Amino acid sequence: MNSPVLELRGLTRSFEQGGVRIDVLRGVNMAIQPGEIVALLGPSGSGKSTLLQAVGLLEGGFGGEIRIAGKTVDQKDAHARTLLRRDHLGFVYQFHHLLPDFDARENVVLPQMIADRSRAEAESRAEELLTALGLDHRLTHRPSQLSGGEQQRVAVARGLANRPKLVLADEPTGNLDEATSDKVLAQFLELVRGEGSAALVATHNERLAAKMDRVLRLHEGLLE
Ligand SMILES: Nc1ncnc2c1ncn2[C@@H]1O[C@H](COP(=O)(O)OP(=O)(O)OP(=O)(O)O)[C@@H](O)[C@H]1O
Repeated sequence: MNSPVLELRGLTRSFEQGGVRIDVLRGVNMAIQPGEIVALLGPSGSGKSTLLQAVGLLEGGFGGEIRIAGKTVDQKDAHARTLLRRDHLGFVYQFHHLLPDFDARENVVLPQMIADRSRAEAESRAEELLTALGLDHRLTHRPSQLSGGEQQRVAVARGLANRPKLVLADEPTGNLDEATSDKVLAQFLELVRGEGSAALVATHNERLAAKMDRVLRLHEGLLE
């Protein structure tokens, strides 16, 4: 049997602010299986972004255990964290964070070049993903020349470019109007399913969460 793409055991995260300690995550357990799309639902301040940041391995500072693709994350080994992130994780944020001076295709090519793909391979993959998202006529547009929904679809393509086992998405359609958000989320889910990736998608929107395979509810740093 395949191991889960993500396992959390007793995940905690606290911050110090003005001498006061805030326990944001208070012992979260979860397992996500390959190909499973899971909503992380919770009100503002419940700790969704904090959880995704911990799982995204950009920083240490958590308690408990994170296992990605069967490997336990060693907080003290920044290089090992970088490799786990590069080899297994993809990211889609609420605000697209596309590079403004590069066109849509280049924004999807760059993370693949960082992962040592050839330019030809990276360009073909970028075009495949952007076409699947209905952006084949926007390949050479820069972010400022794209609508909000188009920018977010480029961000989705970028997040999937390296065929991650697990996509971490933090309110991926949070800055779009309702109709555009529904459309982009439907395309995102279809593409992730087609690629066979798993996803953990933070949202405060019940209606969007209901479109995923499973809903986990975060309340004051604990799963209900
Ligand atoms: N670096 C930090 N230092 C201090 N407190 C922090 C830090 N990051 C997050 N917090 C606190 O942790 C709590 C949870 O924040 P988090 O952003 O994870 O919530 P969220 O569920 O993602 O909310 P939203 O839906 O509004 O993005 C908040 O009270 C926030 O102020």
